[in-house]
Amino acid sequence: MTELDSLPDDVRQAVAETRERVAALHAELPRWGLVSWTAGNVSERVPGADLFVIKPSGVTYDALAPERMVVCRMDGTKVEDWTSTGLNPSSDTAAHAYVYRHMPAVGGVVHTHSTYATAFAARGQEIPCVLTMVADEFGGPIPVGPLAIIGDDSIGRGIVETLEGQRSRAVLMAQHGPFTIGADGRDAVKAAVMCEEVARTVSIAQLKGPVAPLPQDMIDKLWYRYQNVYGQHAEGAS
Ligand SMILES: O=C(CO)[C@@H](O)[C@H](O)COP(=O)(O)O
Repeated sequence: MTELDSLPDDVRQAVAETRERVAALHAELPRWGLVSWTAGNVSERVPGADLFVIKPSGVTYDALAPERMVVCRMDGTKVEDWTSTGLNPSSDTAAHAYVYRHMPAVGGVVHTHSTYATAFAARGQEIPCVLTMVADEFGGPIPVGPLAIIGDDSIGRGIVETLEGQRSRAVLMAQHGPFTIGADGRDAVKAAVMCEEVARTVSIAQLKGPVAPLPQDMIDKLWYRYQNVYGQHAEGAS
């Protein structure tokens, strides 16, 4: 009997379903060109439990599977179970756990080293809101977070201090790379994809010099439309 086995049936079912989703979401990072080798990671809260599921550290993306996803408590410690025995959770687990403890509305966290967004992070330069797509997805510029070393709560604290109360779901941690948050893992992955997309476009645009930001009233209108009107809203229409 492992620790995970001792949990109620509904929690074990929720853990199994979250593992399936998180394993599938990891495939999106190489698919969209956001990571190289074993860089980056995705996590998602387990609905109805003070647990989250995260990638095992240093495992290549082609070797990731639901049963290899690591289950953690909100303090970042691993829940022992027979499927992920011997697999340590991501080296960013403390950061993900800190975000979950301090931002209750966040259901998913993603970290990548995607090239263009990481270049902005290297320079400590925010991605300015010069495109309608930046206004739609991030509601303003994508901010830079503090330089923080991996291994304790520093990165997580920097993410929360930068994003709390902000529209942006992405932060460029200085000289490290982007972290994104979302209502769930898929939402956080989308934010990572769109963060890299706008970073690339803005980088190219800025080759010819600075680009003027959109007027704030337009940013506000674009953000509202995209968050509340855009797309399909009928049940199951997505
Ligand atoms: O940024 C770093 C290392 O600096 C890490 O986030 C790696 O990018 C992925 O680490 P694991 O999730 O495989 O431990």
